[in-house]
Amino acid sequence: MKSVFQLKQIQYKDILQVEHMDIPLHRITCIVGESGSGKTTLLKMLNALISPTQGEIYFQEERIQDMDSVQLRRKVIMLGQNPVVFPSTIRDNFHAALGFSERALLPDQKLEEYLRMVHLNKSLDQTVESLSGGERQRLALARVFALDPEVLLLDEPSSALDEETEIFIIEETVNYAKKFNKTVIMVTHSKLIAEIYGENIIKISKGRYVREEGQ
Ligand SMILES: Nc1ncnc2c1ncn2[C@@H]1O[C@H](COP(=O)(O)OP(=O)(O)OP(=O)(O)O)[C@@H](O)[C@H]1O
Repeated sequence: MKSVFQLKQIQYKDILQVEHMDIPLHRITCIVGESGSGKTTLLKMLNALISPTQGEIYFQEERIQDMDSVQLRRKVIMLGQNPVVFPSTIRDNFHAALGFSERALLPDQKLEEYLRMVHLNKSLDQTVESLSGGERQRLALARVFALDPEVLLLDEPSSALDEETEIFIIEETVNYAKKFNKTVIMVTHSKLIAEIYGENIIKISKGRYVREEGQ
């Protein structure tokens, strides 16, 4: 199976250590492990938000330390635990994200399509202040879809969100990935979620990569 990421002899401070890891292309990978084990740290290294203290990470055979991180982050996009939304309209939120990643702005019709994909039935003129926490999370997901990533990194939504929203976000992400042939790498504390959605499971324990399960 083709890899999208390869990690070799990775060390990040005294927080995370990975001897070797392959993450498959066009598959759903779940990263599981107890709180504080280093899951988010691993995810952040994959789009160069942090750099390993030692070792090498390859993205499709290119060393990410040699790549321009802005270019990398156009292809590998992370939806974090607490995504930032701008205090403006839904439309402005899409446009700001497209602008930051130096992409052409999209017509309203296209933006509305992305809102439908996350079942957010709101007008583009509505301000984000009027959205609930779960709706903001869905807007943030629609915004990631609009950026058309090759790899979507999904960190577990913050515990402030209800479980229903969390499952919804995961399901929509998986549907999107299957429809458009994308790679998804998601962090979850739930073994059950990993078993349901993960085609590949990576287990981190106390800062060490202990297991990978193919399904
Ligand atoms: N920049 C940093 N400097 C020092 N310690 C850090 C830094 N970032 C994370 N840590 C620590 O490294 C460990 C791993 O953190 P990480 O966020 O990767 O865990 P996690 O598995 O994602 O946890 P959770 O499931 O609770 O979100 C934790 O003990 C955390 O406190």
